[in-house]
Amino acid sequence: MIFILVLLSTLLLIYLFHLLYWKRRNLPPGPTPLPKFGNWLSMVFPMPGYECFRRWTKKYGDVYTFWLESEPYIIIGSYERMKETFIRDGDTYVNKKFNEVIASFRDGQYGVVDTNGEFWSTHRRFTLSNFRDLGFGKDLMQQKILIEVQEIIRKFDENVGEEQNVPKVFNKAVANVINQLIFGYRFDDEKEKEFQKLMDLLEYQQKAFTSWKIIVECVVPFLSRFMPKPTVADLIEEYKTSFYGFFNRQIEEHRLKIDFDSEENESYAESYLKEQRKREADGDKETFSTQQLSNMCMDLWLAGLGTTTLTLGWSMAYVMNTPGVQEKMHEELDRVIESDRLISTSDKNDLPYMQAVINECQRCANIVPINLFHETTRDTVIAGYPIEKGTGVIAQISTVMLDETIFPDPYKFNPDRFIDEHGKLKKVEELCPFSVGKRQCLGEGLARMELFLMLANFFHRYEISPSSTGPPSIDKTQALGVTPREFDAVLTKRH
Ligand code: HEM
Repeated sequence: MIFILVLLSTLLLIYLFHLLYWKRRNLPPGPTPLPKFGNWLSMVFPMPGYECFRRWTKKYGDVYTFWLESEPYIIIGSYERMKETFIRDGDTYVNKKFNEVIASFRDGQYGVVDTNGEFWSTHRRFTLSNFRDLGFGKDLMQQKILIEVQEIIRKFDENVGEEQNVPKVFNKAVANVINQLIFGYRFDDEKEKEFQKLMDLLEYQQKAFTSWKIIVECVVPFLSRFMPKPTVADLIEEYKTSFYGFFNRQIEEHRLKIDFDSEENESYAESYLKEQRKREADGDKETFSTQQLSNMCMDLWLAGLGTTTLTLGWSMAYVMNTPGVQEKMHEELDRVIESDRLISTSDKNDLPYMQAVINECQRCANIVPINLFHETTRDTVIAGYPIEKGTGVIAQISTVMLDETIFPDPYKFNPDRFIDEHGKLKKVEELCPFSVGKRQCLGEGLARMELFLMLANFFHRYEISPSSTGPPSIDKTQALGVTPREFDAVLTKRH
């Protein structure tokens, strides 16, 4: 009996020695990891995790180790350090960490968000150059977005003076922009059913995958055997079938309609399918496969819709919760625009306060509490610590955007922090919602254009006031975190 006790105590000591000292001995210091969980529980208490990273940056400096289960991640917690690593030494930080669950969902390594090397760079380059041809950052893209702006106005005008669901209208507008780009059409009245099906799928996925049961199952997988259905595996299978089903149908419809001899392309899918045919004729059947196209569509659709609508929703919420901001925006818009005409990107430089409001909305919305997981492509040194090839590393942009040395009183929504003493827009490089380095957001140009055109035209046309239940909550410390708030508001026409 004593022998067993001594043996168990020794094993426990060896385990703790390994967990608390041995595996951490060469890494930058950081918070003590819990067995199995690592440090991620700190992100949940309180949500959405901003505070634990800010606390650790103050305690350990701008480079420290954060453990996710039993995997170490080096956190880069200041903009200066991001410049030194992700920007100046971009190639070392370009790769994404392999994720088994995602790979099993995709049936391999596909898409642009989760791939690496030549395959990733070919598809990133192809997508960006194709988006440019389709008008990205140019007048053509602006025209497409302005069609959606007019549609937003038409929808809102129907219910002026009454309580109405504001985020829902913006959501459809953003979905139309991204679907135009990928498949070349918008969801008009005829396509309403198709749009609704997609939205139901996204909503279901968001609710299902953020439930406590599923989070616990992901962290401690064996518990799924004792839990009620559906399990994580069931959910993934169901989601996979419906989502890929949508994209595959679209792709096959496109394939039948395309004029493969024409040089003109109306959508990303069309130019991809042409490139696929060209490469196949040259004997390359792998790089531009149909499965890759399906995954590219999913990446662009999901990355392009959720982020932008979330930012728009938070923008409304912050403005409604901060007295005086709307009045200042209205004063500038009336002075500069002078009529009820549509605002375009050529007005941007004359609207510094509007731009400052958008900057502050992105900073406060801070929609990525923990950034995507990268890994080092070679052995390197960060802040004097030797870091092996393949180590996880995260450019922690949410901490940078809440850095009180750059943004005093960081939780206060204050657009004036982006205005200089001459009333001009101040450039602050620490405002980095689209991240930094070689993996910086691929849709940044599109998102910036959408945010400006949609918000400037919205606030020019309307005054927004809370519904009878009050403005949407901007408290992210509760269960909802940064996830979208559903809210009604009352719009009053200004022109
Ligand atoms: C307000 C809107 C948006 C925000 C705040 C945002 C933010 C981000 C962030 C933080 C990343 C991670 C970068 C990293 O790995 O360090 C990212 C990547 C990405 N974003 Fe966005 N994004 C937005 C809109 C869009 C749009 C409209 C699109 C699509 C057209 C898009 C497509 C992507 C893609 C494909 C990636 C992965 C790029 C790669 O790994 O090479 N995003 N975005």
